[in-house]
Amino acid sequence: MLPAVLKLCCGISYPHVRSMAGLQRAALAVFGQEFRLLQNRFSFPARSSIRHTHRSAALADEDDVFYQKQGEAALNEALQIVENRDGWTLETAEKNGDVIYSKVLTGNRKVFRLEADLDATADELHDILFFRVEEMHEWNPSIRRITVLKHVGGNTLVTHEVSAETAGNLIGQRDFLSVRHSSKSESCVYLGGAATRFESLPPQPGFVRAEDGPTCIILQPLQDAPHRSRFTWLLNMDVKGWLPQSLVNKALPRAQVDFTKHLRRRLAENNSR
Ligand SMILES: CC(C)CCC[C@@H](C)[C@H]1CC[C@H]2[C@@H]3CC=C4C[C@@H](O)CC[C@]4(C)[C@H]3CC[C@]12C
Repeated sequence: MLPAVLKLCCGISYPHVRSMAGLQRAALAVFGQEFRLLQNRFSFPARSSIRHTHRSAALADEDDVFYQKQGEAALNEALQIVENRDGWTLETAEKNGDVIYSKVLTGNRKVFRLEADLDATADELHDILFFRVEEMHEWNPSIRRITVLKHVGGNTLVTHEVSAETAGNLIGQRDFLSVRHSSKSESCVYLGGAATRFESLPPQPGFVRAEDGPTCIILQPLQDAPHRSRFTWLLNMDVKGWLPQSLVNKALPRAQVDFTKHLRRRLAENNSR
């Protein structure tokens, strides 16, 4: 009941929100976030897992096939978005040559494509970004923790990702439940991902469950420098909650720039070891 009433209030005030000044909007955003957390608390936990305690092996295999297919589909969809060269606009160009392009997809979702050249081979990056994904919080302060919940074959994972608190905490902590899939062709490595479901991990109280994907990373050796790679990352994220779109559209490319900065530091450490 309470969430319904709050939702109604937010709905009524929406036209006013559009005409608000920045600071007021930010304050409202934080309120919205709180509201969302409250809502989570109301709808949690309810779900029982008793039904699943006597699962047969056949059912487990069915799950494996489901995640495998979902991972592959996410990668393919994301690659199609990246490979379609129409409609991208330059968002930022960093001094070091990194660029971010953005594009608005049908349904009004804004996605970001970062391109950066890194001092590592595609295999090294595959290792850091996929096989050792649970170590990511050690070198990336934007991430609180990543847990692999399930391995399917050698190339598909179900992961739970928790973002770190941000300075000022304007965008509150998010958690993601994703399927991650990797594939290799000739010399390129492709990493794909998308939001998924996992019975024993419904949205957590205190977190906003965001949705990642379909998203992908392409790791491609540079022709004139085989020990370096072109890193192409499609960020396609629904951060959920009640944040103003303008704030989100600024935070996302910034998150990409930060991610790349920390990844470079991680690689430099590797190279000096
Ligand atoms: C702006 C706020 C809400 C979010 C900031 C945190 C973002 C940048 C974090 C949270 C979870 C993170 C993802 C977690 C796991 C993976 C899988 C890995 O194979 C490539 C990187 C990738 C895809 C991360 C990219 C950065 C990421 C999306």
